[in-house]
Amino acid sequence: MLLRRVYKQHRWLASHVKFLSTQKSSIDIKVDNDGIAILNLQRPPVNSFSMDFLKELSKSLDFVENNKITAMILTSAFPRVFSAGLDINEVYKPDAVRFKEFWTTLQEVWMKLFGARFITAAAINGQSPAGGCLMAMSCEYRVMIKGTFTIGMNETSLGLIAPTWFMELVKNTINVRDAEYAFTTSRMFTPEEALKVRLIDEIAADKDDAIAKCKRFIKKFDEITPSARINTKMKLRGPAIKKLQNTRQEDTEEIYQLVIHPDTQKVAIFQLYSSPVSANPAIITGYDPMEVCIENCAQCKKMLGAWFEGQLCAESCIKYRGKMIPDCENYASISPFLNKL
Ligand SMILES: CCCCCCCC/C=C\CC(=O)SCCNC(=O)CCNC(=O)[C@H](O)C(C)(C)COP(=O)(O)OP(=O)(O)OC[C@H]1O[C@@H](n2cnc3c(N)ncnc32)[C@H](O)[C@@H]1OP(=O)(O)O
Repeated sequence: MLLRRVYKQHRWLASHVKFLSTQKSSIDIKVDNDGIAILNLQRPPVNSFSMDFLKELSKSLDFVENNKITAMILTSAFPRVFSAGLDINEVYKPDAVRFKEFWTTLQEVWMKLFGARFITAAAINGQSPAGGCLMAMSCEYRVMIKGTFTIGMNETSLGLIAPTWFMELVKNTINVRDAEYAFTTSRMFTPEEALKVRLIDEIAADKDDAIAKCKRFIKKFDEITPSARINTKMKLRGPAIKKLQNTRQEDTEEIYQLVIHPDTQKVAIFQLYSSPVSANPAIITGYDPMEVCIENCAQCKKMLGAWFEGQLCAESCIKYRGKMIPDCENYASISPFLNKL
């Protein structure tokens, strides 16, 4: 009787979700007959967290919670990237009010995901740097597919410091020494290395296998009293959530100050310039030699691909304050950044 009711509810959810997913959403939700919601993140090109995407993620988590779904698996609709973390557009030259709203939304989503009463798992089917790693780490179980993908905390390479609550989470998941080394050196782990330090729990052959392995983990809870599971999870995770709740404003202010620091902005502009130049009118107005220098590095990187050391070029712009601007068609000016492959 109970089982029939649960099955009927999930069939209703499945049709309801199909309706939701026709609304051109960045997250596709499907609930299977076992009552497991699969959230396929599909914000092109790399599932980076913009304010809108975070708000949608927040609504999706509410949907799972409010419909008494027992478990959720987070994965990506893209074949090579799970999530690229924060959307660099939210970080580059941020408006103070918007950035603070953005960060507050991010804190909220994290608390919802980390403190979810339903079971959470991540099927990591591609690259997972920084915020992508944090999203996976906030779940209870992580399966990553094998391949040339990496996962890790690369914030320092961007001139950023990961939020304290992210550091605590990693420190509580892998050992303190590995966490310190990984955070300070921006180390990115292959699936095998990540498994060795327990950053992930299993390696899968492909996305279907990763989802199947997540489901196998979720199935373990058929043998466990739901209230015992939930209360235990809350006892373990509650203190970290409370800590952030009590320090939200300081956390936001600290990150904002960090983000607007000139060094961080220089890295952000370089990251942005992997995208078409015309997409960033703020940069092409006004003449700042350092920005033009980095802009040209990005342009050369686009033209010359793997032959060109874009990061090295950007570092040189910063070091010489834009005094030597590379010209992609002038061999002499770009030769220091060409490699022999
Ligand atoms: C519950 C959620 C909680 C989240 C909490 C977050 C807490 C804060 C923690 C961390 C801070 C951060 O996340 S900082 C952001 C760090 N991210 C990165 O450094 C990733 C940078 N990107 C890459 O390394 C690569 O793009 C990739 C490995 C993700 C994919 O490589 P690939 O070669 O497949 O693709 P491209 O590099 O060519 O990129 C394709 C396309 O995507 C654009 N892109 C990439 N990353 C971002 C980004 N972070 N924001 C916006 N846009 C991004 C890139 O510019 C390309 O665009 P175009 O095709 O238009 O050129």
